Amino acid sequence: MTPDDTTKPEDASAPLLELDDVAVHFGGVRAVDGVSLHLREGLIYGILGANGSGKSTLLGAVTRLNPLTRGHLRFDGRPYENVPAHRVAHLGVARTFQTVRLIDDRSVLDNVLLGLDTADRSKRKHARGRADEVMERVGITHLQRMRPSELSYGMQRRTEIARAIVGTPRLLLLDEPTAGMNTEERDEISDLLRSLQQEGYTQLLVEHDVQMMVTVCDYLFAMNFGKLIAQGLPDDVVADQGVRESYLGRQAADA
Ligand SMILES: Nc1ncnc2c1ncn2[C@@H]1O[C@H](COP(=O)(O)OP(=O)(O)OP(=O)(O)O)[C@@H](O)[C@H]1O
Repeated sequence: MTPDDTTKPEDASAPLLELDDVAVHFGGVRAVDGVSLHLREGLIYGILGANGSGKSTLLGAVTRLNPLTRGHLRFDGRPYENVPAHRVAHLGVARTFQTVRLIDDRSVLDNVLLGLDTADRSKRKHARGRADEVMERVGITHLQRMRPSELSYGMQRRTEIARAIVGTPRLLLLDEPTAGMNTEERDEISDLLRSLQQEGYTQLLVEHDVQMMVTVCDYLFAMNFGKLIAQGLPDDVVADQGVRESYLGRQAADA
């Protein structure tokens, strides 16, 4: 499939997220350069691409951390390219980062509660109960009094996911959620993401583990030099000639 024949979702429901000709340039670096895509509610989407192809910058554009050079963003049909980054959580968008970003002089529980700092008062009122719920959900309840540095890397990543979902976002952006994990931990995170999908979380993942992306995602995008070069069903995207040449071939060559 090419971007042209799949930019519209197949059904008539409005996309949860729409990017229209989004570009983020850093001086002369065209990190993201004219990306248009639609995400439908309830699916898991993935972005594949070589190092430096613009994947994290695109997530930064969606969360408004990276100012747009041009283009438009819509969430649930409403434009939000002028909404400041600190208000994006209120729209229902949450994110984890490529490197673990937990506060080490606070407990795991406190780190999870930080995910509700910018939430509406109604959500904050039930903060402790909700934090208990999500810690149970991601399997870190028994670690809640510990400091992040006392946790394994896999458990730190789970803590980040708990912090991201504690505010019940509608869209969860995950930047390399299994980076640095062993196979067992990767499989566990894959299972966790799929079970979060059953609970209604729409997800957009950036990940270098192609096998995991094919297994977990319903739909893949591939980027190269800031542009979308393919999108479609995971098996089709990894079989795409351009994707193989720009990314998968390079991965094999680097192996
Ligand atoms: N704040 C910044 N200032 C200048 N250039 C940047 C900035 N952030 C990213 N870039 C550049 O933009 C390009 C895209 O980077 P980005 O991190 O989005 O790629 P990526 O696909 O996420 O890579 P990786 O897989 O290594 O994480 C790279 O050339 C990078 O050096």
